[in-house]
Amino acid sequence: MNPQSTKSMLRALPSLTGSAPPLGLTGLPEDPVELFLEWLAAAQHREVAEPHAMTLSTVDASGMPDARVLVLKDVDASGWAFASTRTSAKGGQLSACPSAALTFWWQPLVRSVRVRGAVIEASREASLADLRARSASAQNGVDPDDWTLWRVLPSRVEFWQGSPDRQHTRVVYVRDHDGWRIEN
Ligand SMILES: Cc1cc2nc3c(=O)[nH]c(=O)nc-3n(C[C@H](O)[C@H](O)[C@H](O)COP(=O)(O)O)c2cc1C
Repeated sequence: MNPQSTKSMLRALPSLTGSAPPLGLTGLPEDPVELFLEWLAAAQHREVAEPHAMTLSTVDASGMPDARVLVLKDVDASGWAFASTRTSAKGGQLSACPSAALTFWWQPLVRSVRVRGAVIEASREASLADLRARSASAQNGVDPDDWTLWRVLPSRVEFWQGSPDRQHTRVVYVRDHDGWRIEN
C-alpha cells in the first residue's frame, strides 16, 4: 500500500461510531471515583470487551514517555490500582519518576477516561495479596518479591464523551486543597 492510499484509507475509516448514553451535567457526583464506577458499570452493561484494560503512561529518567496496556486492579479512595513486576521497564520508570497517566477507551459508548497523578507503591502485603489472587498459571515463575501493586493518586480525572456532531462533552475533576473541583 503506498503512503497516499494509506492516508486515504485512514481518512475513510469512520470514528466515534458508538452510541453515547445520556450524560447530564447537573448532579454530577462530587468524587470522580463515583462517576468512574458508574461509567465502568455502563461499559460492562454494554458488554464492552475487557473494560478494565487501560493504557498506563509513564516517563523515564530522561523524560522520554512510554505506554502500555494493563488491567485495572481496583479503584477506591486510595486510587486506581495496577500491578506488574518492579523489574519491568515500567517499574524502573516509576521508581525514577513516580507519576503516571491512565487512559480508558470504551468504544461502544464513545467514552474515554483519563487519570493523572502521583504513583505510590502499595504495602508488601497488598502486593502479595494481588499476586495470590492471580490464576496459578499467571503466578507461575513470578518472583513474589518482584510483584508490585501501585496506585495512581489522581490529581486530575477527565471524563470525555464523544458526539457524532463533534459537540463532545468533557467533565474534568481537578483536585485542589479543598478537595475536588469540577470544570466542564
Ligand atoms: C489487555 C492487556 C492487559 C495486560 N495487563 C497487564 C498487567 O496487568 N500487568 C502487566 O505487568 N502487564 C500487562 N500486560 C502486558 C503489558 O502491556 C506490557 O507488555 C508489559 O507489562 C511490559 O511492559 P513494560 O516493558 O513497559 O514494563 C497486558 C497487556 C494487555 C494487552
